[in-house]
Amino acid sequence: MAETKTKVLKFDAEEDVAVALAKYTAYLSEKYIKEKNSFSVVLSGGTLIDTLRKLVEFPYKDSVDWSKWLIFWVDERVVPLDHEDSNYLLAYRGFLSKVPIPPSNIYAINDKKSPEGAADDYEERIKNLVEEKTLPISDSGFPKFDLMLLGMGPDGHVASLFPSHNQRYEKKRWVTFITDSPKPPPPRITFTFPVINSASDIAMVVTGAELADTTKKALGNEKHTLPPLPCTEVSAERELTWFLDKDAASKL
Ligand SMILES: O=C(O)[C@H](O)[C@@H](O)[C@H](O)[C@H](O)COP(=O)(O)O
Repeated sequence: MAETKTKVLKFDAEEDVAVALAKYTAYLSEKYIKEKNSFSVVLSGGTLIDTLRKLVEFPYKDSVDWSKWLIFWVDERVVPLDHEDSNYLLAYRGFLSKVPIPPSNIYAINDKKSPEGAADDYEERIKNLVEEKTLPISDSGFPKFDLMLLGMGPDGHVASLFPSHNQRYEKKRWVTFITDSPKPPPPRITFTFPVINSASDIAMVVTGAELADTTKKALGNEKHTLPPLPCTEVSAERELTWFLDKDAASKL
C-alpha cells in the first residue's frame, strides 16, 4: 500500500468550507465515474450534511451524474429511519431528497433490528455488493469505498468509534455496533477502522471553535495522547483531506 497523502486545507469561514467540499466531491464524482462507472459515497451524521449543502445547488445539481452514485453511512443511530435522530433522515432532508440518486442505490440500515442485528445485516449487504462486484475489495480484504465524508467529535471520535470503547480496535468485522455511545443516542452501528482506512479518498470535515483543541491534538506538533485519538488513526488509500474553517484551525 502506498503511503497515504494527507492534505490540510484551511478556510476563512464555514461557508468557504462548504463551497470547497462541494467542488471536491463533484471532482471526485467525475473522476471515479470515468474510471469505474460508479461513485460510492459514505456519509456521516452531525454537521456534515449541512456542510454538503452547496452540492445540491447550481452547478453541481445538474452537472453531477447522480445516477451513478451509491450511498452508505459510516455510522447510523439504531432508531427508525423516520426518527429525528436518524442519520438517514438527516441526509434525506438535507441532501438525498434534492438530487436524483436512484432509491435502490441508497443503502440505509435495517431499522427493524437490534444494534447487533443491524450491524450484521449491513455487513452482509455490503458483502453481497462485493460478491456481485458492485463494490471493489481492497488488497487487505475490506470493501473499498471511493469517498468517505467524516466528521470529528470533541473527544476525537470519528464514525461511532469512541476513544474509550473497544470497537475502535476491531480488526476483522466490517460493521460493528455500540449500545452505550457517549454521544446520544446510545445504540449505533459503525464501520470499523479497517473499512474506513480502505477507502480511496477521505474528507475530514471539521468546523467550529469547539473543535479547535481536538484539531490541535490531531494535527499539531504536540505528541499524540495515548491511546491515540480515533481521529488520528484515519488514513486513506489515496488521499486524506482535512477541511477546516478558521475557528477549528485557530489553535494550530
Ligand atoms: O452519527 C453521528 O453522530 C456522526 O456520524 C458522528 O460520527 C459525527 O460525524 C461526529 O460526532 C461529528 O459530529 P458534528 O459534525 O456534529 O460535530
